[in-house]
Amino acid sequence: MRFDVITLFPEMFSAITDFGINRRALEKDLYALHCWNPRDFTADNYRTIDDRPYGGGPGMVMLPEPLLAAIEAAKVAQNQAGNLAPKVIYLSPQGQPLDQAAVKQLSACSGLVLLCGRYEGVDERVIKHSVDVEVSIGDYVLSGGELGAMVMMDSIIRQLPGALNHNLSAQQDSFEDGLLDCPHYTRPEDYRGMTVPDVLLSGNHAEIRRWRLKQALGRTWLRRPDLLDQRVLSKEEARLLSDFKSEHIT
Ligand SMILES: c1cc(-c2cnc[nH]2)ccn1
Repeated sequence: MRFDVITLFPEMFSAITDFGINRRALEKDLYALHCWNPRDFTADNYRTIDDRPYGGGPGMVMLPEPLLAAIEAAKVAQNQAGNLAPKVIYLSPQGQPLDQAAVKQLSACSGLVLLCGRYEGVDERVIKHSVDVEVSIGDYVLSGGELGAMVMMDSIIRQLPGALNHNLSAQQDSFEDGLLDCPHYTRPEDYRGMTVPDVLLSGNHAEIRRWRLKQALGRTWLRRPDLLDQRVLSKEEARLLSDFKSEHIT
């Protein structure tokens, strides 16, 4: 996976390249990241990248030319890396909500160009001319698209083969099977009088699997029933959820 990111603040991306799973994946060449600063694509001495909005109003809008030139440079680099049709994604509150299904689809791409806006956003002609899809990470306004891009990149990198020590853990992540995650425990067995569920100490892997699935189903029912609306339950899952509901004391 090659990420080409258009951003005024490339330094921000050390937040994912310098730590943990994403750092190890970068070192293992599971992905590459190249940042392109629109200021490097300006022609004036002040390296101007924004201007006042037509029609008036607060704030500034990012100029089309530096952005389109940066996107073109990124697409050429993608082409040279063998990705002939990289998807261009604009991170914006107007985008379609990012969910695990979209993350899995995007992780199958060989190259992505991520456009990060600042200020009031980018000139609409940039979107019309060069953006394939707008994506939102939530219904709130950020200071720019960079954090949205990093959230998207982090979730995609976890999907890349070899990124996680134990591939199974990616499948067991929350949302991987459309459910919230089950509770997790580690040592000590008794912490301030709070103990670990016996089943997790039993060594009975079949029972442990059933307990974890039941807890994931029950949590999803309690906290995010909307996710269950979209999910067909197996006979086992339906029975486990029914048991959870009958045992749940409101
Ligand atoms: C993605 C991007 C944004 C955003 C970009 N610029 C200001 N907010 C908000 C939510 N998801």
